[in-house]
Amino acid sequence: MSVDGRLPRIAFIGSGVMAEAMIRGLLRDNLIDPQDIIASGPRPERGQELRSRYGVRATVHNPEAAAEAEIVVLSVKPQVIPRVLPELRGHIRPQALVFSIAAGVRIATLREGLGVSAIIRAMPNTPAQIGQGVTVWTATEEVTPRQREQAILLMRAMGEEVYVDDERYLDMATALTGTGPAYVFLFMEAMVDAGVHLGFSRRVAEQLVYQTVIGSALYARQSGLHLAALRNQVTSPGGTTAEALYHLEKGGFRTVISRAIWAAYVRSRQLGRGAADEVERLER
Ligand SMILES: NC(=O)C1=CN([C@@H]2O[C@H](COP(=O)(O)OP(=O)(O)OC[C@H]3O[C@@H](n4cnc5c(N)ncnc54)[C@H](OP(=O)(O)O)[C@@H]3O)[C@@H](O)[C@H]2O)C=CC1
Ligand SMILES: O=C(O)[C@@H]1CCC=N1
Repeated sequence: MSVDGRLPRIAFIGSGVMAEAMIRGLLRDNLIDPQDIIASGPRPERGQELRSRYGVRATVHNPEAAAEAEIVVLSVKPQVIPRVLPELRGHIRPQALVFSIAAGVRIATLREGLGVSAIIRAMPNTPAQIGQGVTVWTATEEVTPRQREQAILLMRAMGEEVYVDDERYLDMATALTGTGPAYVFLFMEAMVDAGVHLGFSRRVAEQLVYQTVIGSALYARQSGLHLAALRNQVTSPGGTTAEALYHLEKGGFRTVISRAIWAAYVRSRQLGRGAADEVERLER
């Protein structure tokens, strides 16, 4: 942190959805001067968009952006990582922190490809857009206490942060929380459609479903009760809930969710292996 408790210069390598969520959070929490944020990406028009929206600096030259920063955020797609690493190698400052949010991409791959060792691998999620996300993260031994504090500030600007001491949890988090909002949105969409099927207007169905989901999540967290106990509270003998739950279970609801999350976990590991193999191939 700088002397006034704000963050040092940050470069975003890849300036898409997640980079923008972080930028918005950092500026909302007044953690950094916009001119200390450098957004890098291949399309100048995207840079211009971020420049005019947030007052940040923008470039199409990844190495230039990285060379100026104390924190280098890797926010490109995992498939792009193998191309970006050789470009950045030698341009990251020796005392800088690398903060990667790329799904699946392992710390060993980043260490090998960049030749640096102060690395945080993190998995945020899109509710970060409104500061309501959750980020699971781990750090290499070389990350200093000061860099950890800086990273925590960066992550808290997106919502909650949960530290894990083993990188294996990052692929699990990718499946559960990184990807999680998509499951919830699909579930909500299905509920809204069902509401329309029943006869509600879409607008009213959306209002009812949003508040049901928000209220249920807040109640579950605040009550501290087991989810099964909460479900039982809703389920009157011979009533409507029992009828609906019977059909959900018969349709394999839990198994489908479990299989989907397991498949996302396997995919995260595949992406990691793919990136590692590609980095090795490019180095040969
Ligand atoms: N979306 C999500 O819910 C989450 C995503 N992640 C991870 O975050 C990372 C970014 O995802 P997200 O923001 O959704 O993706 P986006 O596609 O929105 O952002 C990626 C950005 O990288 C840019 N880019 C492409 N090639 C390069 C390059 N060679 N150098 C610099 N920038 C480049 C793209 O530019 P252009 O558009 O011009 O191609 C794009 O703006 C991914 O690794 C993903 O796994 C992590 C948690 C949640
Ligand atoms: O779909 C993906 O690969 C990214 C990672 C987590 C959420 N979105």
